[in-house]
Amino acid sequence: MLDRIKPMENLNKFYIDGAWITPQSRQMFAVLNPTTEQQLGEIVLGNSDDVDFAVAAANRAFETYSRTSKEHRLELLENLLEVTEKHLEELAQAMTLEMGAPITMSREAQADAAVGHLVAYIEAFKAQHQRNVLANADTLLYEPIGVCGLITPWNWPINQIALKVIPALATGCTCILKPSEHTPISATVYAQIIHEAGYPAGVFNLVQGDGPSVGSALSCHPDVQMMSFTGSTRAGKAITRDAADTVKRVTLELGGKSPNLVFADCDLEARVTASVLECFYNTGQSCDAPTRMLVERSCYDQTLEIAWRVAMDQAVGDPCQEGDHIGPLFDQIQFDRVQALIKVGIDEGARVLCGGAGKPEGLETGWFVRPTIFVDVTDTMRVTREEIFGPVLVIMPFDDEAEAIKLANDTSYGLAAYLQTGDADRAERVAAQLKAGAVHINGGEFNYGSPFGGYRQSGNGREGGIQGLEDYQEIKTLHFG
Ligand SMILES: NC(=O)c1ccc[n+]([C@@H]2O[C@H](COP(=O)([O-])OP(=O)(O)OC[C@H]3O[C@@H](n4cnc5c(N)ncnc54)[C@H](O)[C@@H]3O)[C@@H](O)[C@H]2O)c1
Repeated sequence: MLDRIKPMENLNKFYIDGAWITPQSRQMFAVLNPTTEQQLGEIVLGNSDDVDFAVAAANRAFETYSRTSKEHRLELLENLLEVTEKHLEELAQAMTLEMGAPITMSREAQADAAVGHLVAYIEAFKAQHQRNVLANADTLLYEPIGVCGLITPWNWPINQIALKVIPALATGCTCILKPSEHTPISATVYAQIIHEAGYPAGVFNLVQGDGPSVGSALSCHPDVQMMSFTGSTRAGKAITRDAADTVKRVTLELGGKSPNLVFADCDLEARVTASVLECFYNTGQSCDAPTRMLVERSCYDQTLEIAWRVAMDQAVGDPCQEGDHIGPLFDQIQFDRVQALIKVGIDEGARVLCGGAGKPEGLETGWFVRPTIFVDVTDTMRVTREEIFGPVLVIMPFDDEAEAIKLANDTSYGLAAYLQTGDADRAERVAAQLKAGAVHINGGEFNYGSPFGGYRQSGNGREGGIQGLEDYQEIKTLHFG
């Protein structure tokens, strides 16, 4: 009989130096269920004393853990894989409760990421040479950078935790994780998984808290060598400023407003259907969602018909029920933000094809929103330029390939781009000109093990693959006499 993890028992504690401890701070924060709006529990928002305590533990552990062999760390990662697989259901249930991911997608995508990224990172770590001899006979050593501060958001909680914690542990770094204060339950489950996998005390530490307290204390800390952050561009800039005085490495995965170029020569019915569903997936709370659809004018009207049908069929409902419906937004803050931007779109003169402000009928409790499509938008409207982070799609026409590329790149972001065309030469030609860290062609999906990250204000650094490991490493050059 499997021992289930009971995260609520440790929700108001921090995992530091291998044990669940009572925090120094006494500031409490209510964790809410976005479906019922009821309180699930409380966490303590840590303070700088809690951060100092965790950093000291990570610093002590680094002395020995950083010198362990690659084989030893691979063995620990294999243990982690075995334990993670045992506890996937607890991870999935935690995310359904705390951020409203429908249970089917919570199992198949949100929790699955803990295993998918781990398997891919084990392969990347096996393939990486920690010692390389150059043609000039100098030797490069890849060494762990040190104590890492890891700050994650609420929208793909375990995906982001796995993308940061696993490369830190693989490369011999020690770390302090500060998950989003809105999704502390899945992070507590994950900490218990790491404990069960047998990691030495102090290698992984969990401090709950908000950005201005724990997040900033980590970013400023002189004994933290690197910050890895996923979240808004606003917070990414704040972390970069906080980290400047200690000149630590900062890697950022930020927001996006990803364009989706639809050419008339694609399989229009299939590609538009999939594109609309992808925009609404996770209730639109994905940084790389295809939120800006640019459509060749000759197939614009037909595209709107297909998009309308798909959006009208998009079910919204209780995330505890199995199925492919979408759930609520994660919090009242996000609900208010999405409602405000829908109103902005209407005021700016964008035409509402379907959806609009307010809640879907019958879902008055919970932060549910109506899947919404704005059409005939212009490039200067706020709904076209700003990340809405809800199930809101904007659609605009273009006349030729050059205009499509110009519109696609007319954004401060550059995380992902999407391309629908039946012409393979065009796909290569256009993809080469898009300023984005990933281009998805005709439904090509992200695969675990590939690097993920953005151009421009969508961030720097790459998570996943050997590139993801290198972010946590220093390169030392040996010059032999
Ligand atoms: N590029 C990616 O891989 C990726 C993935 C997921 C989410 N995101 C982005 O994240 C955003 C949504 O997440 P959010 O609303 O939680 O964003 P957020 O930036 O407010 O919060 C993210 C994390 O940063 C912390 N934080 C906030 N202010 C901070 C500060 N000043 N110093 C240190 N830490 C701070 C929060 O406590 C939380 O843990 C969206 O913009 C989305 O596009 C990007």
